[in-house]
Amino acid sequence: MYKQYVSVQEALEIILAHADEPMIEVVKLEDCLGRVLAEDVVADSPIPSFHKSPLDGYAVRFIDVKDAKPDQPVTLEVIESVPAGHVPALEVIVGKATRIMTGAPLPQGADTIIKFEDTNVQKDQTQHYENSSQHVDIYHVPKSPGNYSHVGEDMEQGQLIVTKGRLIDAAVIAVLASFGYHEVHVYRKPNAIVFASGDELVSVDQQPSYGKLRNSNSPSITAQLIAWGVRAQMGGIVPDQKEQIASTLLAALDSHDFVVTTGGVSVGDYDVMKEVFQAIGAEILFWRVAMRPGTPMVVAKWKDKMIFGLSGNPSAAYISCELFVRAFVRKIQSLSDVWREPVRAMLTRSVGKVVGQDRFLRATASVSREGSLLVEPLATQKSGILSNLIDANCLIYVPASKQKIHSGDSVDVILLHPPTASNHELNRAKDIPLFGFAGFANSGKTTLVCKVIARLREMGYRVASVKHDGHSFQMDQEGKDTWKHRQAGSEAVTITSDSQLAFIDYRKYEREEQLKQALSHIRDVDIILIEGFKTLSIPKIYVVRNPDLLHHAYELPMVEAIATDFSLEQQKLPVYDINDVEGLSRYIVNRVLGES
Ligand SMILES: Nc1nc2c(c(=O)[nH]1)N[C@H]1C(S)=C(S)[C@@H](COP(=O)(O)OP(=O)(O)OC[C@H]3O[C@@H](n4cnc5c(N)ncnc54)[C@H](O)[C@@H]3O)O[C@H]1N2
Ligand code: MOO
Repeated sequence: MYKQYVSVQEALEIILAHADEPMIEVVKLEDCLGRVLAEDVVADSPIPSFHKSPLDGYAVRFIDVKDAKPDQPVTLEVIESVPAGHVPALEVIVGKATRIMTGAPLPQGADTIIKFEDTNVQKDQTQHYENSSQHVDIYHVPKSPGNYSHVGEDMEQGQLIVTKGRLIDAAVIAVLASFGYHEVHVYRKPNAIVFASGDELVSVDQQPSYGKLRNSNSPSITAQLIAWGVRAQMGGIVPDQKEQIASTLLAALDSHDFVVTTGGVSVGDYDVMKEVFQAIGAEILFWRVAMRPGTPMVVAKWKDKMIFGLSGNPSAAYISCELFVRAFVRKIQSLSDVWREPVRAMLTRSVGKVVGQDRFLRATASVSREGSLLVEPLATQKSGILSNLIDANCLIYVPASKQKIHSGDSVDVILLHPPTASNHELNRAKDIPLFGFAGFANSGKTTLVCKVIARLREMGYRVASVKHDGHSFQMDQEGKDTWKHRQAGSEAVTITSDSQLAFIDYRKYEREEQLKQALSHIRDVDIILIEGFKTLSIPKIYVVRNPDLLHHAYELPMVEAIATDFSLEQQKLPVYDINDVEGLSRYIVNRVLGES
């Protein structure tokens, strides 16, 4: 009996265990772009192979020119001119110089190149120096000799330059060309065919009648495979009819390294894919992965060929393909990083989780102006929804154990494409959860923050806080030593003792940079409470005691709850009494520390 409901990790391990070593073939250099290198490239000669000039100028002896200055030039006699590709005939001896072009070999005796801009030729320029006595004035010299390209400066003889398993791009091609690889050993491209199953499907060029739809999976899966280096072809639509699928598959398996199908892998009356795989003698490696989307996936092996039966739901098929088929495809091409390592990103919107399975949420990752990675889950996560794949450049991985992920959380993200630039402004320097209290003057937010700090302390949490002051506060005292440092011109004064440390930075920062700077000094606490900074994107409680200001709760970014002392009609946001320190503290703990 085959395995059912394997974990994501197990599914990956099983698939990779069946990914065989690739074969090697030889292709011409001009055909190797995008292929995978099957041999190590070791420098069989140094590059450059001769000392060469990196400038258009004069090759000289440093000792002759070292004292040259703009008002005291040194004059040398020019003995010859060497273009690139030509060999110098004469040695540079005392008082002589060779006119030299970029890329030309350094003449004997010379150890320094003076660029044209630092020289002045005294006579008419001529190509023939043997009988003329042309001179050059040198006005400026480098600090030391040796400003030419040395033998092996770029690549030393015997050095390993590119390792096998590397995807060949233009840079690798430059190296291959430099060492004379007019033919290159590469791993053979795997070939594959993609079928779609379902009586409801019509091909792309047809008009679907009621109840039917166009087959979008085959083109998209084929495109994914091609992008990963597979010679993939679309095998068309097969009806939900066992014998027909079986014969189609057998013919396809014969001439392809692996086969991908979509649809027919769930528990419906016409979900026949698994049975067909068994009927043609394939071994089912597993059926169903404990993840969403993409639960109903069946992976089988027929002789030495793999069959991936992906879900019919377009985004489930796309995501399973991105994760599992891609890993397989990379392994059989000997590429590394078969599984994209997740990176951490800050979630900008909370999401609840409806299933007790690992989830991969379609999302948009972006880099904030300060360089933090942010991630925004897309509005709908239904596996039948195709359109939001357009905006999904990443998947948020939410392990089965998490019930909800909250905005401000640090989450695992699998990047499918590079993140976009973001207009989000906050950069959290550390992974400590932040929670804010925002309000206008006299809202009572300081009193509330202090009570919450005290309560969180009682609950055993280590708390740090950051306060934004709308005015210019005074930390320094006139006449004290830190004040004297400041007066002397120090831009940031730090004072420490065995019991405390204070850092006073006198530079002006934009609002979000102020918070970033403040956060960069905090570590080893469980939570950081932020008072003020109401316009920044951090999860926050809006504190309000003036009904006229209530509307800001819905205008400021990331307000999650309201704390007030007046009674309110039904609100979209949860409302707490401003004195309900226990309730508010529990909310914060629950919310950002994931505990209750
Ligand atoms: N009783 C249950 N029903 C379902 C379960 C379950 O656990 N119990 N799982 C659901 C989940 S989750 C998924 S995902 C789907 C997967 O079903 P199949 O993989 O068998 O796929 P189909 O039923 O063939 O199709 C699903 C859906 O996708 C459309 N589709 C199919 N192929 C294509 C294509 N080539 N291009 C575009 N769209 C396609 C198809 O019309 C369906 O709407 O099962 C749930 N059911
Ligand atoms: O496993 Mo299915 O792909 O979520 O709908």
